[in-house]
Amino acid sequence: MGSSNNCNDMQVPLINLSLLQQDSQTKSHVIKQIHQACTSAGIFNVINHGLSETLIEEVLKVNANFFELPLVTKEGLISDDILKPVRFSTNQGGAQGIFRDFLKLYAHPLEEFLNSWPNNPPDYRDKMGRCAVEMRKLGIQILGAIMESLNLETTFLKDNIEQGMHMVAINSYPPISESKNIKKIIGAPQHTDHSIITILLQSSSGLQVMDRNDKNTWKYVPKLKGSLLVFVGDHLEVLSNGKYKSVLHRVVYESCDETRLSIASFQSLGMDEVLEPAIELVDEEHPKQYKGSSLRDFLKHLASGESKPFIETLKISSETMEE
Ligand SMILES: O=C(O)CCC(=O)C(=O)O
Ligand SMILES: [Fe+2]
Repeated sequence: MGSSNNCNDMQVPLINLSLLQQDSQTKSHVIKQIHQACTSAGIFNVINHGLSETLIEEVLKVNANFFELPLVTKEGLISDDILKPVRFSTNQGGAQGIFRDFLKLYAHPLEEFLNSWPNNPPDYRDKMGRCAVEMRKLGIQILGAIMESLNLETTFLKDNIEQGMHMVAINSYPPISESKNIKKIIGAPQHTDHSIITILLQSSSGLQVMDRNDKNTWKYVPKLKGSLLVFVGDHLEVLSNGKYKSVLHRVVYESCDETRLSIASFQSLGMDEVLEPAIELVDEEHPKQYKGSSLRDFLKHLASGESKPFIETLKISSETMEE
């Protein structure tokens, strides 16, 4: 997956997280890089992120094993209720031409949810549980750096984030052979994530983001071995009062010979906690641009089938501001 004649690769900034532990000058340089990455691309790669190669390999393997299980063993997890803490879905073409299986898991507090996660393969909970814990820890660390990059305290909303929601989505995109003659295969339709940030592990390239610095063209995000991707989500756009914009992305491919897996970790506040633009970032020159909203508001929006992107429903129009 990932090669296409009419879609170039995105230049994705690379952040070395271990430098955040060094002297203050080195640290502030990294914070500037994060600021730059969030304002321009809205996405960056991180290395030295704390997830070991072994854990990454194990978690990809156990998820590959899960998705390879016959449908009857996974069917019980299928649900249209997006508030379900464990939800499996399978799309093999159909009316919308989407090819993707996914498993969505609530992951914090882990003890509360782990028992409802799949236990086939038998080591699923152990491997995926360890991965979720590491991804959450990483998300909290990166959010501290992002707050600093917005000139907020590193601890801004830290307690709320630590007590907030953490969801993990594992996506599996089936191989589609060229002989099937399907021109454009949609794995994930274009969207922005509702989260504050999303951390993504991809087993191979296939993700595309809209490059707003190059005439809004779609670009592939190459897989950089050992690295993880960080996306600006809708709730960071709101929190930053529009300084950072959530990044539009999708998975679209022409053909491929092996299953592609991705694991996305979504960091949010509590289900009913309303997130507003930080008052520190609102002044006469930068009036409040977004209404407050909670994760539940987003989920309700999603369930309603409304085609308008969630973030658009939050924008305070300039006419309203002049009133
Ligand atoms: O599979 C991918 O690379 C992206 C998945 C994604 O965007 C999501 O789960 O929100
Ligand atoms: Fe996404």
